[in-house]
Amino acid sequence: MGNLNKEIRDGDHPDITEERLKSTFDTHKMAAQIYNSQRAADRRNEITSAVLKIPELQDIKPLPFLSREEKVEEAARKIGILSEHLYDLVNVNDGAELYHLNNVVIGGEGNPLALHGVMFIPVLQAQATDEQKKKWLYRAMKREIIGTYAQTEMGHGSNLRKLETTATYDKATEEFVLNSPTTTSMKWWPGNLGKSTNYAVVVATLIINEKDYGPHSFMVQLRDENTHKPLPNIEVGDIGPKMAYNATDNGFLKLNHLRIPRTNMLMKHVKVEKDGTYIKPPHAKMSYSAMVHVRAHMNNTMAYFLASSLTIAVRYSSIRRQGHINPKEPEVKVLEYQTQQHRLFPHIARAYAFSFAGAETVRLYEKVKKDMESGETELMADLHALTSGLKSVVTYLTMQGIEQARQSCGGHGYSMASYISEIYGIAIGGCTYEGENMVMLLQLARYLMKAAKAVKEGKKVEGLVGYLSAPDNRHSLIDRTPEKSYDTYLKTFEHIARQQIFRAFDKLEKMLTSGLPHSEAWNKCSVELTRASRLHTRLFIAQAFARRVHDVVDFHIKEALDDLLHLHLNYELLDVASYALEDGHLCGEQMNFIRSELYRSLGKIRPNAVSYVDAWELSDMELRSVLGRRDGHVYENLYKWAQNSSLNRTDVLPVFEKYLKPLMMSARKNSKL
Ligand SMILES: CCCCCCCC/C=C\CCCCCCCCCCCCC/C=C/C(=O)SCCNC(=O)CCNC(=O)[C@H](O)C(C)(C)COP(=O)(O)OP(=O)(O)OC[C@H]1O[C@@H](n2cnc3c(N)ncnc32)[C@H](O)[C@@H]1OP(=O)(O)O
Ligand SMILES: Cc1cc2nc3c(=O)[nH]c(=O)nc-3n(C[C@H](O)[C@H](O)[C@H](O)COP(=O)(O)OP(=O)(O)OC[C@H]3O[C@@H](n4cnc5c(N)ncnc54)[C@H](O)[C@@H]3O)c2cc1C
Repeated sequence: MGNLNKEIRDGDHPDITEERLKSTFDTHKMAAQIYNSQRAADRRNEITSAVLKIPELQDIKPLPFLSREEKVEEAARKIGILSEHLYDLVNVNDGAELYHLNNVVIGGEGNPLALHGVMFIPVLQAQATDEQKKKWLYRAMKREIIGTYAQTEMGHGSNLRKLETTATYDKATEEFVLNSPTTTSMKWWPGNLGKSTNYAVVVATLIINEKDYGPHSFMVQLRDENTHKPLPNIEVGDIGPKMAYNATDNGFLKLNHLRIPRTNMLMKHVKVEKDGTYIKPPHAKMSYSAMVHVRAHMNNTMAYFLASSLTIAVRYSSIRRQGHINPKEPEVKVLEYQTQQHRLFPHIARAYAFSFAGAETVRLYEKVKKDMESGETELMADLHALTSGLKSVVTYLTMQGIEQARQSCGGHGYSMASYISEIYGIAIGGCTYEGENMVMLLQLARYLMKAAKAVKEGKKVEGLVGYLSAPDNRHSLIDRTPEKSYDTYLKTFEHIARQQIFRAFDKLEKMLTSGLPHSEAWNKCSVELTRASRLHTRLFIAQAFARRVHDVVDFHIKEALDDLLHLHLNYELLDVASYALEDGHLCGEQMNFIRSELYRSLGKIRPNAVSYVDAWELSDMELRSVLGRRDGHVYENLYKWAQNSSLNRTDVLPVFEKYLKPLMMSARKNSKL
């Protein structure tokens, strides 16, 4: 039958092998749950193996030792080589395969084609007419041109209605004049805009006959296709180093009365006729499709970042021995400490939960995308509400989990050898990009308030907010139901979300009734509103996790996922329990029950801890972490890793003669005086 944990190899550190031998489930079958099919899990491993056979695709040295220029060059070099091998390595129509290839070969720090793949192509697919697709999309797909999505400006990112870049229609010449009138109107942040791309979809405020029609998308050629020099009336460059993600050239762009043909406006859903007549799209926010595309996929990206950090932390915790639990026995693996388990295991459960919630979100996204092609827009509001809440909650919880993973590695976690700080830096960008988290929570809150209003008016609401109309128990029955029946847990989460949604609603109504203008009342309720959005979203995540466990057929996988779900529900409930204690839905005794279930869960997860993270099947090449090595041989490799430091090229640095020696000499002289 072979080992259930597929990572076991001869010569591995015995402490990590000991962990893997305890696995109660087949890690490759678990990978099929994480990546949504056995075929997808197989393909990931096949792609990794194929990449390992191509020497030019390996990192020239560990990425933390490269300068920013070297990182940019290295990513571009690899993209060039990948281009030659692409069709042998992946199915280019499969986004998951491309994403995996990117993670293995290049990693999360970015590459010249990142925004090209993540936003430029999707925006053309969704918003370009057939004619425009012929002109740009097919060239983009063949990588004859490289593009990005340039929306955010120095002065405005969140409030799209106030973008200062204008696209003014000139009927006489049938052109749009694109202009950045102020410093703050410069595009600022778009990925790969600085140096890599030669085209961009620029989002600008459309003006026809002096009337403002709001943000619209325009295709702009930025650079000459041969020389790559910026075209006339265009200033473009890199915005400088960031917290992380420094292989990417996030850029600025200033357009000086640049003229583009009328047909460069993306016109699948919205039109400007030759005479300047404006034809509205079927839904006002159809032009926001590229943002929704990324938000819908962010759960999986965040799950991946979180799982990467946890793989590093859990593997390391299984070989790191320090301190004693029983003084008569040898030092223990730090994974034995309950505090270490409590620090890491709930985040493992979250990574799984985000991945399952992500799969459901992508399914809904695909449906809405298909509907939109035929002008059907009914589900757009649901998708926008769901993705707004999830991107905010998932990025925030991912940030917490990665930082816990870092701290759980002690001092070595702080070294770039762990690579966790880079993963953290990349992941936390997600709290900001694609809509600042608070802003997006408030978007979801609008949807929730509408639903609450409908319920108050006696109407029945359905779908994602259906629970607002469903019967509610005054008291939770959480400690009075059979084991592995999670309905009472989910009912308690529903109760908490419902209470908070109506609390925010009542507060808002009261203020409105007192005569406060809507926007002021909204602002004064916004903390309560964001709380409602978070609780609603956390309920959705818990439900998605429970739905997945319910659907699993394989007994051992179901058992293992059930253990994680149990931990998840108890941990998350404790985290938000104050809401249920306030109105007596939960009592002190039930809190003790939840706590003891949580501690019991930690013990149950412990033997499988390494297998839960191994099941993500993240290769050493993609983890880029000395601490997270599959074989567990950390210490000798930490020493080897440090040899890459350029400071170690000589025994004595020039700074010694220049500064340190004079400093010490003069100190010595003075002390003799
Ligand atoms: C050689 C080949 C090699 C191949 C291999 C390599 C290939 C590489 C490929 C892939 C690699 C992948 C690597 C991935 C690595 C991942 C790591 C890093 C990735 C980094 C990527 C970062 C990219 C970031 C991009 C951006 O940030 S783009 C800019 C995003 N900006 C925003 O999100 C702005 C936020 N603001 C808004 O969205 C809006 O302003 C708003 C807040 C929604 C308000 O909009 P406004 O128009 O003002 O709305 P209102 O008029 O107030 O109306 C509100 C109303 O509208 C409804 N609404 C709003 N939006 C929508 C919507 N989208 N859909 C439906 N409805 C919407 C809203 O509900 C309200 O409705 P009601 O009035 O009914 O309540
Ligand atoms: C790594 C990275 C990559 C990016 N890539 C791209 C890209 O490729 N293309 C692109 O166009 N852009 C990109 N961006 C820009 C990004 O989309 C914006 O920075 C983001 O949408 C936030 O907007 P802002 O910077 O204007 O924040 P601000 O809105 O200025 O946020 C500042 C504070 O104000 C608060 N705030 C703002 N409005 C409200 C409100 N209505 N109610 C309550 N609070 C509010 C926020 O919550 C926040 O606390 C990227 C950003 C990053 C960090």
